[in-house]
Amino acid sequence: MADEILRLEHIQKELELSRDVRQTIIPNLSLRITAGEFVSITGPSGSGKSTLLYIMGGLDKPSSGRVFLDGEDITETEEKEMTRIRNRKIGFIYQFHFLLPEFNAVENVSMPMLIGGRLSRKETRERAMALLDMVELQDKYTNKPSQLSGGQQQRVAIARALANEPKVLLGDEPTGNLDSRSADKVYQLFERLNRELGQTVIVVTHDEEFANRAGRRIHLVDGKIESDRVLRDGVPVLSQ
Ligand SMILES: Nc1ncnc2c1ncn2[C@@H]1O[C@H](COP(=O)(O)OP(=O)(O)OP(=O)(O)O)[C@@H](O)[C@H]1O
Repeated sequence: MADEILRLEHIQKELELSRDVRQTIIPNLSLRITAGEFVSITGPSGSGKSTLLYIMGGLDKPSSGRVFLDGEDITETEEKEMTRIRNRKIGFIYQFHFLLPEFNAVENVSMPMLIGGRLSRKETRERAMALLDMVELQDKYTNKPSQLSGGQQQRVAIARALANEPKVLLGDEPTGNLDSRSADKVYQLFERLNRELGQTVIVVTHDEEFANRAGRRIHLVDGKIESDRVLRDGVPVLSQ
């Protein structure tokens, strides 16, 4: 399918807790995400949301099953190559921003572009500034993370995640550490990126309101999809 961006086929994830104790976190999960979707993933604590997101982003491997990203089977891709694919195709945003404290906003946003090595230093800097403009931090170019509020730090992290024009933006509780006003600004930013730029967004969240603002909500219980619904204005319009 031309516009399919992510496909998980019969994913199983087991953890070996000790030599003879194994825990199945995800028993058998299949899922398809189309380019341009805005998906929220919800579920009780420990239901496997982060594990699923990490498998989608190639940060974790399933015990069995297959993962396709942008048409490419990444199930057995070795870590060095996976790092390269991630840098190019995945933007990851965590609950804690993981900005580099000694670098300012422009330098932090520049980092994935410098690693990618496809733009000149001047182009990199210009693109970093444009991305900071887009997240409304045009007056904070030279601020270091400690000179930014929590919400501003997270917006720098989003600008950084967008640096290499990723196919998918993945967020693991990206507003979990923010007050409600800053969280709302971050939600609005995700919505705008999705609506105006067609950015595919997949976000794990505990926030009911945010979860229902997505176009599709997947609810996990014990590593299984309990419901997978298309939403319009927070209301399910059809079951998948
Ligand atoms: N490295 C690990 N070692 C042991 N158990 C783990 C490890 N990583 C995850 N788990 C277990 O796997 C299960 C799923 O964890 P996961 O973090 O994916 O859930 P979650 O739904 O994201 O939870 P939360 O909402 O609390 O972040 C949990 O029972 C967790 O305790």
